[in-house]
Amino acid sequence: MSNSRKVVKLFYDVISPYSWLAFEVLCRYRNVWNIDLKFKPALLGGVFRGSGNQEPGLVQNKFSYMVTDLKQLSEFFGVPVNPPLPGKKGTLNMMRFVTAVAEKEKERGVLVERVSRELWKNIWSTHQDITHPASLTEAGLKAGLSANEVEELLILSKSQQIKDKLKSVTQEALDYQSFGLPFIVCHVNGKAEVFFGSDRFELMAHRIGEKWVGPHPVKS
Ligand SMILES: N[C@@H](CCC(=O)N[C@@H](CS)C(=O)NCC(=O)O)C(=O)O
Repeated sequence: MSNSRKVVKLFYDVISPYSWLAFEVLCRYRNVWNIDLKFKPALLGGVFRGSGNQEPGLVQNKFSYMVTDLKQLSEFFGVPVNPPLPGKKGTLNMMRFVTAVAEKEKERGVLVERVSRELWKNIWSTHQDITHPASLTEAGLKAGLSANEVEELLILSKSQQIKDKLKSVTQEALDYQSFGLPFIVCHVNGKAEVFFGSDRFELMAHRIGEKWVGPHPVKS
């Protein structure tokens, strides 16, 4: 059974609200579609640098559109994204922490899902000071890790192994010619097909031979 499941890789950064939407949708569809969902924590800044792209918020009209767009999408997707955007704050430490969680639990992906969600909530729902180191600890605890586990993961997140891993996952997205996030890679008949954004699920479903029924699927 697991061999026939199509591998779907989600490249994301918790600074990206559109990635949060894609993440929640894929988590909902994971048990509806015949897919093997792989979380790929990456660095949006690295994707922009490596592809020569720029932050979308730099264009004033685009920024204003995104604020309205995200409010509408929040309601439509049932994900509590609460703009405005959080200003210029890097997520390097956060994404290293998420990478450490992902590396520690390897294939399971249970904790990386919970930790990522808590970080998105911190940034995009409750607007916490994400530069404060305590915000990582708090997210880890809320995700169900013990204080010792969080401490261990914070140390691991500063290791060369994790710094290199985050770089290599970001590079993997760039190798697929990513220019932004969320970026989804599906393997269809042995060939990788890529989709940018949380608004490409209809097309993606069509390509992988599954049915898109909107952002709130109910398992029959
Ligand atoms: N239309 C896409 C937009 C996704 C998006 O704007 N992602 C941002 C990061 S939050 C990005 O990487 N933008 C790069 C670009 O638009 O070139 C969606 O609805 O998900």
